[in-house]
Amino acid sequence: MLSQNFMLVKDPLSLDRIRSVLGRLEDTIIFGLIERAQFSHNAKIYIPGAIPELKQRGIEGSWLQWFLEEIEAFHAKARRYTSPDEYPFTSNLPDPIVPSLDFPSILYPNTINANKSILSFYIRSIVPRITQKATILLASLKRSNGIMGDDEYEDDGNYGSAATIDVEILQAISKRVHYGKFVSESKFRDDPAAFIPHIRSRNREALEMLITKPEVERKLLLRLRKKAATYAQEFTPDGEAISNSHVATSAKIDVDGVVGLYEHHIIPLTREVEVDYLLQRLDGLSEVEVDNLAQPKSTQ
Ligand SMILES: O=C(O)C(=O)C[C@]1(C(=O)O)C=C[C@@H](O)C=C1
Repeated sequence: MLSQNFMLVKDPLSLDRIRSVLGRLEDTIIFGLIERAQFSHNAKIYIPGAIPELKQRGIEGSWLQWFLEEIEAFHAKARRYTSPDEYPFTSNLPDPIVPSLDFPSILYPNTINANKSILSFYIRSIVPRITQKATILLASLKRSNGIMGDDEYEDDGNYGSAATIDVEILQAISKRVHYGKFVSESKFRDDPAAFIPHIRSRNREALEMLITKPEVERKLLLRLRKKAATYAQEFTPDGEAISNSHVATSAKIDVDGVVGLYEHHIIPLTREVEVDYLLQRLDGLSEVEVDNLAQPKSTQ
């Protein structure tokens, strides 16, 4: 949890600080994906009712859903979701057993939670892609042992390990995407007058243009590719990295898959959160309060 940061840092809305948190979360996400890529797809764990033992106990959701509910219930008791950068995937969570920490209120009150979209693209696009290699490996092992049956190739039975890592990756992606709220608040406070007319006219495209920084995205994707290729390397017992020419075959993770996850899912969803947040940024303020906010900085 990053909660401490909010209590200790001098300027929690500095864009550099926020971007450095996003940079650290890249590492968490890449390492999580490397862990998950060891196991097969195990599609059953994402399908409600596919694990008979769960159904017998009256649990209707998928294995992953069950993991999320149990893990989040425990974390809620330890006040995880009282932190402004933590968003649960499940609802009806228990109250914390300890009082909430005294977080400074940085964000404007809002109801944005993008976890449904995160869960959906993670299950539909990310897991099948990053587990392809493990699936092929399992297929060849099964074939060499004379065990055939196409459907079994994608299932190694490691449901607990796979779901444990899935939860960790989902939480990291969720934190990353919801950090868009801090980015948005920072950009808004820097120049409210630029945003207010478009918030008032509910102009999503104009708001998206204002928050989008193509150069930041371009550099991020380059950095991510380098990080993923580096962390994906195998090392010899002597500590020598196996040469780059072999990375494609020996890599622990599909580097293009990691870049694609950011390019097609994480960054666009972060932008969406930023815009959604801005659209709620004036809710509850009077006309006079908004007009005051909209005054160009020099005249305030
Ligand atoms: O760093 C920013 O300014 C952000 O808004 C975050 C982010 C991202 O998701 O990494 C999203 C949109 C911008 O175009 C650039 C980067």
